[in-house]
Amino acid sequence: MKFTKMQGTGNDFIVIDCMERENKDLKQLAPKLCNRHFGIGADGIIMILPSASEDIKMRIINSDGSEAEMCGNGIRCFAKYIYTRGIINKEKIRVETLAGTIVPEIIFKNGKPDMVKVDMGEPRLKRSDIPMEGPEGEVINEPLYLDGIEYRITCVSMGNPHCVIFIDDINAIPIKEIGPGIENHKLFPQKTNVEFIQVLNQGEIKMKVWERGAGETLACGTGACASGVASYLNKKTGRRIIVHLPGGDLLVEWMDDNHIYMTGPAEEVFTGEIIL
Ligand SMILES: N[C@@H](CCC[C@H](N)C(=O)O)C(=O)O
Repeated sequence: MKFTKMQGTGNDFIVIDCMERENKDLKQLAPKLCNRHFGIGADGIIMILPSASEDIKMRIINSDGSEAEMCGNGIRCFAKYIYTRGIINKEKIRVETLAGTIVPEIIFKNGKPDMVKVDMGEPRLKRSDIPMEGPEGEVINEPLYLDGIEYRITCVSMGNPHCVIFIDDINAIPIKEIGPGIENHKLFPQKTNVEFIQVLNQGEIKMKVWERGAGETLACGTGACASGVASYLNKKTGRRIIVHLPGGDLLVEWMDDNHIYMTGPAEEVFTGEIIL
């Protein structure tokens, strides 16, 4: 099977062109292909598929084989791949995902495709949209208990679930200990991604992420968008912020049309062929 390895802010993906033929076994194969010692190594698999309703369709499979509704870093890689390969000859592409239609746009630098800006759609805040157990309403700065410790959480769906926690020092957080407990907490029937945020000022935050189905990664695009929403709703920042992640920076803007726009890099790393 031919593949291309790509990364966006260090969140890395195996991109597979399924325009001609869909490989039905990719969910089952994901743990092996994504394994960093025995496989290609990646946080997930991005599948490129034809769409009946939009320009093209993307599916994202986490490294554990579970399928997610959306992937922010992944859709930038997806857009760059299909534009540079001439699969779709448009700079603004309408992409069908399980989270609805998402619209990435290629940004040019010196005449060459460079960053990708993505219209990520509207954030969803209703408890049932996250989804989360409990009475209807928004979850902004509410308590969550894990191993007798209280965490204050703000929850946002960017098509996929996010639980944002503000902390004073991002380097002091034992993410591998707390992350799995919150990801699998009974409040989240479909599990959740978990973002830890240190606010630097009105326009900048630092973020570390524990991803549902992938563990700690260097960045999460939907997580950065959810964290931008959570930071504004908790009156910690404005609506336009730079999110500093271990793998690089993303620009997140919550505009007047209530849509979130995310801008960041997407790079091809190598291509190859793997015998299945
Ligand atoms: N890294 C991604 C999100 C991938 C899916 C996530 N792990 C989930 O299960 O929801 C991003 O950049 O958004």
